[in-house]
Amino acid sequence: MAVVLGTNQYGKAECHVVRVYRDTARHHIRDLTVSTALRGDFTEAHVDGDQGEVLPTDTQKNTVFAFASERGVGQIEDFALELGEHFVRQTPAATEAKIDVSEHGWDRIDIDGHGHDHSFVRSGQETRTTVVTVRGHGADRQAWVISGLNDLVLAKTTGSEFQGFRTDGYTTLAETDDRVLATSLVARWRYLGTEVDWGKSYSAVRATLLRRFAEVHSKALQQSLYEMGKAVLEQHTDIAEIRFSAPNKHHFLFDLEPFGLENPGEVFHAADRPYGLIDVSVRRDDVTEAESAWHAVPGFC
Ligand SMILES: O=c1[nH]c(=O)c2[nH]c(=O)[nH]c2[nH]1
Repeated sequence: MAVVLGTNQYGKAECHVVRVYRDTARHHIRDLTVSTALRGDFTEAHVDGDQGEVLPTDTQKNTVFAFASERGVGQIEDFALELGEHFVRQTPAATEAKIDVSEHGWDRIDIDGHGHDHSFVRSGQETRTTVVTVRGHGADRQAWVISGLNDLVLAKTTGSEFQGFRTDGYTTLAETDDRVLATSLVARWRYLGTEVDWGKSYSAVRATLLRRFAEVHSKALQQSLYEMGKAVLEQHTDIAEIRFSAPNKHHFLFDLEPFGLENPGEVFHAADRPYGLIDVSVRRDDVTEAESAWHAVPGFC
């Protein structure tokens, strides 16, 4: 039997960078969690222990903070593309760099209708994300950008059913034509190129997702997600595919009968766990797949 090294990558996970812009009295704040990873031929580092080709994860971390200072943050996709290309250039053994960025939003604290100059409040748990894979550098650079969002918490209080499902001896679930549908959505979409107005596209995709979630009369979370993805692909020709991971945040009608009370769909127990977990991907049938861009993407491994 021979033992061989399998797939590997290495980098610094979750560098939490806060960049404050304080050129004027009206400050701006950007709050990112950045993970870096290099892939390539690092056989000697593993098999012989020779670290001669390894750009330390500590250096990768320092680079993230230095770039935030020197270049600023801008759109997270551009920040990740620049970092990725830099790492591939600096590290001959690396064929690819993968940069994963999550952005945490901050709003200005409102004082009598005006946003305060330098005081902020975190804008909820939702984050904007990107995972960028860069292969080669300079004229040979290729890049894949998968942008998205995490923890977009959605609910609709009617317009959702779940019935006609398969049953067996263990089925207890009652059919329903009117239920609460709620999720904490993870969505990631892959762009066909890198010449994109990232911020504008992000806002438009997010708006489409919200609109379709609201408008579709849901027969199941699976169907809602498919319709949401379909609408994104129909409206955004520069997006090749979109993937969702969506917990079904169950809302069970609470039994108020013991107290002589009726419960016409008003009081629910929002169960924490277990939860259904629905993963759906929707893609154009005329684009090449890019599985390596999805490799080790959280939620879609
Ligand atoms: O939208 C749903 N999809 C399911 O697959 C499922 N399974 C279940 O028990 N409830 C639900 N709801």
